[in-house]
Amino acid sequence: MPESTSTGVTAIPDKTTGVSIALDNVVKTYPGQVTPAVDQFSMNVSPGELIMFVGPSGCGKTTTMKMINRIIEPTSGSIAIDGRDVLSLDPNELRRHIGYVIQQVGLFPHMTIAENIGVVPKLLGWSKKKISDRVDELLETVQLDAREFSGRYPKQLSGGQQQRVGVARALAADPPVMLMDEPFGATDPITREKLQAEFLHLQATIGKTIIFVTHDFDEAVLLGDRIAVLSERSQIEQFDTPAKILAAPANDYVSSFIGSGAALKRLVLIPATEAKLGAASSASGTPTIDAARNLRDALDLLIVTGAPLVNVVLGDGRAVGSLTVASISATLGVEVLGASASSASAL
Ligand SMILES: Nc1ncnc2c1ncn2[C@@H]1O[C@H](COP(=O)(O)OP(=O)(O)OP(=O)(O)O)[C@@H](O)[C@H]1O
Repeated sequence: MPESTSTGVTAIPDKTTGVSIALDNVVKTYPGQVTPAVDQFSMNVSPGELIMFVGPSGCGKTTTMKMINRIIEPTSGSIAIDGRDVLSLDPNELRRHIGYVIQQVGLFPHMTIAENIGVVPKLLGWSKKKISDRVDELLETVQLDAREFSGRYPKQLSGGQQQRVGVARALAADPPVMLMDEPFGATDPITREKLQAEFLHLQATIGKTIIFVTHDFDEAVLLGDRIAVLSERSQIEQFDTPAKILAAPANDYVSSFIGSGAALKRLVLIPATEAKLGAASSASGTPTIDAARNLRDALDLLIVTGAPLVNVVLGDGRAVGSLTVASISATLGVEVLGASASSASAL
């Protein structure tokens, strides 16, 4: 049954996989300001796409994103989700159909983890049993043991665990759209990489339409189907796939945002098995990398271990071949032999 707004108008459809989002000439001028924070922003997002907004602090990323769930009201322009004008919907009803994850997590400190995840389902009138089943399912989805974590309070969790709960809470009512504002920004680099990998895996199965704001271009390359590189007033400097932006930045602004090593950054987009693999080594102590990982992971491993090659292995541990710096260079079409450990960590 589709949920209805207080005006009886169907809100966002009762779909669980992604729907389209269309922003048309959206403007936001904050009260008392002359210059708009977002100026004539237009973008069409296809169902199931993961769109990254990247740009410097203050360029208007968050303002643009928050207009989609009307935490911020646009000054002018139109926004449609699945063809429905969001400005004509009841804002509270709208927000129950859009998952929202923020850097500060925003878990309610006096509620248990289960209660935090169940907030929106409860508002939607789900039964206790349905909510509790859903909480267990979501905790498993974000790799937290339900028996261990359901009854805990947010302060009894690490930062990374809290972020996972934040993602679970946003997914609770299975919304077709998710808005994510620097969701992994406050975590240390190792936790962040883990959360990113888990999130990519999750999105492959749930197929939500996601707008994801980040400062970090490398995060955008790793996660995004398309990246919007934004400048002042949320102007779109380039909107394309990570591979195309890295291969052909539209202008100097985009180039400077990519920073050095555009070719090397492309490594994260290439699965380990896409390179020409050599014979697997049977030498003991040969480092291994899972076939699902990418060429950047393989290069990092080669540099960190100093080994001449890494074996690429399947889930059952069977080696399907090996990678060397030379084979990675050949796949990329760029010599990465000179890459030092420090330049690799800056990839
Ligand atoms: N409530 C507000 N009142 C007035 N100006 C605001 C308000 N919120 C944001 N701004 C201004 O609007 C511009 C865009 O801010 P916004 O938060 O959207 O940028 P951002 O790209 O998300 O930045 P960051 O990456 O630092 O979060 C900035 O110049 C900011 O100072």
